[in-house]
Amino acid sequence: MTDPALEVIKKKADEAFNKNNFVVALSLYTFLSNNDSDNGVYYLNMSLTHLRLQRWEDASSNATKALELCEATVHKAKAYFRRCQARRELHNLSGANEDLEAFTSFGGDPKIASVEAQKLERAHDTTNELVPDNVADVADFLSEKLNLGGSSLDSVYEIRPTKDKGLGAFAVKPLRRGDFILEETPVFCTDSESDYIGIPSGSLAAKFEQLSPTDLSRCLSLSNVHSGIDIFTGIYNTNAFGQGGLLLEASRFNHSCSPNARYTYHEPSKKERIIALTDITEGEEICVSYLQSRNVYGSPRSERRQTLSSRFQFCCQCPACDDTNFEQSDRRRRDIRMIWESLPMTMDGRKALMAIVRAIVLMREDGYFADADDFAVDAAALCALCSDWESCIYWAKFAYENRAAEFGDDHPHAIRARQTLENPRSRKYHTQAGMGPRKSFKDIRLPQNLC
Ligand SMILES: C[S@@+](CC[C@H](N)C(=O)[O-])C[C@H]1O[C@@H](n2cnc3c(N)ncnc32)[C@H](O)[C@@H]1O
Repeated sequence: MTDPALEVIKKKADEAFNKNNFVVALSLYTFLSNNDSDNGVYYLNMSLTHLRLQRWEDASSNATKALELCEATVHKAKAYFRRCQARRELHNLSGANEDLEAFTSFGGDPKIASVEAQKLERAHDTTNELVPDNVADVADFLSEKLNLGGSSLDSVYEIRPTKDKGLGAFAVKPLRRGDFILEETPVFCTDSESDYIGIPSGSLAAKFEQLSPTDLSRCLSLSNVHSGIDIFTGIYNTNAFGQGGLLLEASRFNHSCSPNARYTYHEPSKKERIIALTDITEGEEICVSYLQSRNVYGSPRSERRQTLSSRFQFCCQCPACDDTNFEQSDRRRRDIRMIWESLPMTMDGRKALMAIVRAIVLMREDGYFADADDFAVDAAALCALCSDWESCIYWAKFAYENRAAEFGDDHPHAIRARQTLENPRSRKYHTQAGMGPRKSFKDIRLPQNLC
């Protein structure tokens, strides 16, 4: 069965062509021919588009391919005519004349044939000067013209091929924890987080249909690891970012279970952000985690691999998944999960705080530099419960500083943490503030190097 996405793409390709946006039209026709290679009409369309772009060699070879695939007389006539024009420009005049004859014999309009015959006559009379052809490979040509996977001049990263993960993002200068790597407006958002995967293909097709031909062609250049489902769903499921929807640049960042960056959606600006979690050296690959926090710091390799392979079809080889490290990493992550799950407010405060310290130390030992703020928020609440305001402020400060670094100072998570820090006694922020027995936890602190 033909993928219904192809129909939408064909409409957008024709729209781009009719608006003289030939580079985008070519990109879309090329995508169509790669995904429906027996359909000669796409080659006819590509041949005409190459003519408009003065790419004579490609115009000629696409017309030849159309002649192989098309059966209808009218398509054959068009293919001969396009190849005739290309051959004329390439100074293959005998070939051009043969094509013109074939055009007529397949029912081509005699008036058009006569105008072309005059052009061929003139071409005989002119010098042998060759009209230069742009011989760049179509993929290179399109990628240069469409700036696919590129980044702006002042960007702190570049997109380029990795050894074994397709394209990836690499730092072009040293970065510090908290540095912004990118902010990007999605090409479209889906309505809620639950649409992340399994969105009905009809409503997804409607989102793609609303895109401009240029945005559509950029979306189609994204990775698609899902065969057997329609193209739009495949692209969406390979690349979509939760609330952030579909993004063109952020989608090029690969995954690590010990990421050196994180992505987060900033609702007020409606932009997806990628922010450095660690210092990053120039040339280092920048990776984010595709898994939700709890599933990355709280799951062993086998669970993470299962999720990653079903959704993204790869087997992670990051430092936490590496064969030599993973058992130790799994022990740490299981412990962290146990601590997280054993953290209700009713638990003995002292024990809970010591467990939180241990969880944060384990996370850092395991090369996981996100989400310590969630533990610190619980720690602050525990201290507030027991009216230890000094300790409460200590943990609230840690939570705020980490949220500001990981999400940006203006992110609602960071703003909330700052308000808590400024008003630790308010029940608006710590609902059980002062309601427990008075205790002191001043002796329970993180090691100096983690603060
Ligand atoms: C959102 S895309 C990332 C960019 C992609 N590499 C590209 O060329 O456009 C997700 C796909 O990248 C590849 N990928 C991401 N992280 C990877 C990793 N750690 N190891 C192997 N492949 C990975 C997988 O094919 C995955 O389905």
